[in-house]
Amino acid sequence: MIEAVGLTKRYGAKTAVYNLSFQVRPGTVTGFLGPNGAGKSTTMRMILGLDTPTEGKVTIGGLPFRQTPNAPRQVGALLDAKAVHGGRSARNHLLSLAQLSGIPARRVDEVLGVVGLQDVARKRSKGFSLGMGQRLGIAAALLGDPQVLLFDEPVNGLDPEGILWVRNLMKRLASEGRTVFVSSHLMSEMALTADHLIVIGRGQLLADMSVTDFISTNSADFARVRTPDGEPQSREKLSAALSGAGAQVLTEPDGALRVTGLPLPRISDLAHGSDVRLWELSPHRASLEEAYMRMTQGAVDYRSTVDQKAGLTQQPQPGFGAPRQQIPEVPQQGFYAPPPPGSYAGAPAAAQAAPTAAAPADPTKPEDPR
Ligand SMILES: Nc1ncnc2c1ncn2[C@@H]1O[C@H](COP(=O)(O)OP(=O)(O)OP(=O)(O)O)[C@@H](O)[C@H]1O
Repeated sequence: MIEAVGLTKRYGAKTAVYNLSFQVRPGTVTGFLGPNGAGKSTTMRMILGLDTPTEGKVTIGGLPFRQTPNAPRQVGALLDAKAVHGGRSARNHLLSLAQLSGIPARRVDEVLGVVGLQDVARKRSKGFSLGMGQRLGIAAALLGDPQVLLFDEPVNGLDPEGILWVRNLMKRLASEGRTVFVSSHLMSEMALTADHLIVIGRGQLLADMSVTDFISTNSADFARVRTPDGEPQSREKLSAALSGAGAQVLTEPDGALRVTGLPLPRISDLAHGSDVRLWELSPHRASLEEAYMRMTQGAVDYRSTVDQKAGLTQQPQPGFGAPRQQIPEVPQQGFYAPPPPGSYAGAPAAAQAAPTAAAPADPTKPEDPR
């Protein structure tokens, strides 16, 4: 089990993760969801001992990663599939990782088979597509046959067949009793892959619940109602009647009304009573992606100035939404200059060498120099 308690990480004045507490249990796939910049990679790096928490702690099986005996055989990770020596063949890359951790060479051929790279095993990885690189990173994570697996955005760059393969692999690994923690920014993908969800935004916990609970809490039913085009007065009249009867009414970009809170027959009766003809009256269910966007809407770092879902945005449900906790301001202590990319003196040797930690860290995100 992975357990984080009050986990906080600051980079100078930037708080990347704040007071995060959660558990990732064995035997299930736990999805780690959050928009870009939410703090997923930072959290994963702290779990793997590649970044040091500013406050709080995170353990795997009760111990911090750096104190885990024989870590490469206990914990496997895919952080950045591009962190591979491109001049080496896939097989040699895995062989060197295996040798560093005392893993027999035959295991290399086994994992190459598992990820479907056996035919290109002797080809240099710099010629690999993004998807092949992801498969190689997954192979590295599986090398030590670990009980705990972390995957940071594993479906990046994969085609639909590859996505299905990753989904089934995650499920299989969990069904074998392993702890599987997989990050993504795609709710739709996680809804199909994960049993449990941990959602963060701006480094803070937004939700920690089973996928089933997430679906039942967030998939509100609604009706789409369309009055004849070119009769805006009919639409206004109906909208007023529906609101008067207690419905929530929003106008969609195509002019249809999105009605929540009333059953379809009642909407039909109200239209009839208002003498309004209908061109459409259809039942719908809000997508999980929309529920997720609603939940994280206040916690998105980078957003287009044209909000295409603006017309559909509803108030977040109680208990969800943007982080309520106020992150304390951290005064800038002098000039903060990160070290040059690639300098990771602080990373533990075990983690750097670990076949399972396929990518020690993203060189574009230097470690806290303090
Ligand atoms: N080494 C670092 N120095 C300074 N800021 C950092 C560093 N690493 C991460 N950050 C910042 O911390 C925040 C969280 O980043 P992180 O990469 O953990 O998010 P993420 O959820 O993994 O995002 P993405 O999905 O885009 O990869 C971001 O604002 C990022 O710019």
